Amino acid sequence: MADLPPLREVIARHGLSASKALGQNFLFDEQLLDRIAAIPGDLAGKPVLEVGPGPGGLTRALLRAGARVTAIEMDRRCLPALAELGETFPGQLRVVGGDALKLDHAELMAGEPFAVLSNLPYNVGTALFVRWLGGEEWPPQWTSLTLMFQQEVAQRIVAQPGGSAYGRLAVLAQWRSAAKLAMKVHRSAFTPPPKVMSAIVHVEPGEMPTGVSARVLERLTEAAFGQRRKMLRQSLKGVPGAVAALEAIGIDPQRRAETMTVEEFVAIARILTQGC
Ligand SMILES: C[S@@+](CC[C@H](N)C(=O)[O-])C[C@H]1O[C@@H](n2cnc3c(N)ncnc32)[C@H](O)[C@@H]1O
Repeated sequence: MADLPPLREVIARHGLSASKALGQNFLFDEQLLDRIAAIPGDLAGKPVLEVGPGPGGLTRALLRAGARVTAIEMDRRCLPALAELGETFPGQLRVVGGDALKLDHAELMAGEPFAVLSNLPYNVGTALFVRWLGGEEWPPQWTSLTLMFQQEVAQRIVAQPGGSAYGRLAVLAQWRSAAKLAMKVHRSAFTPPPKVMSAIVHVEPGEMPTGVSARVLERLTEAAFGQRRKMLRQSLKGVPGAVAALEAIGIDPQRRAETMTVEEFVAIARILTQGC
């Protein structure tokens, strides 16, 4: 096993004080980082995309697990520390300096299937999550997503119908994927500690339901949850054919969006897709 300097020492030596503007909260507990890297299963020899490695805490855990890591980091101050880490694991780490929101991940991974692991600021993490789970192409090139979120967002992703946490994110994450809450992470595990608790969500792609357009389902859930307190017959008024589709499959139009199962949304989207 490679002998690595403690992360705190790496940070001090490279002058990597956490930047608030870049949403930097670092993890130093190597045992915790090894447990996070183990969530997707055996990564030995497998390609992994890590977004936002910072000084490389999770990166070193992934490298220890034998993964072949491509890491995208937009804070150029972190690049020398990451390059140093790469020297300890020859041929296993490629560092890309840049904004993950602006890069084509499939192209970066040269067409190979890859696992994604990431601990990102809330806004960037959610934007990438929506991008990875959206789109008509399925199965995706990624084989799993293992992502840190603030706990409240993680709960929205795995939420079941019937509560206020259930909404567009849950439908997006569950209609053709399996999403689970893999680990809660206490705020004190981070330096500096964020105000809220965090949790890691693990998502694996599943079967694409036949005859359903992702874009149509997206439009439907946007309308339904955009006015979530209203009855569906009201909130879906702006989606042509949606209220008729509800009635065609025996769904009471007086119900509200948060009572609808993912399967019910998919069934309506299937009818609307046929009408496109
Ligand atoms: C919360 S820190 C986590 C650092 C490290 N992974 C850890 O767990 O200790 C998030 C990292 O993502 C980087 N980052 C933020 N936005 C990014 C973006 N759009 N593209 C790439 N990296 C980004 C930040 O510079 C920072 O290093």
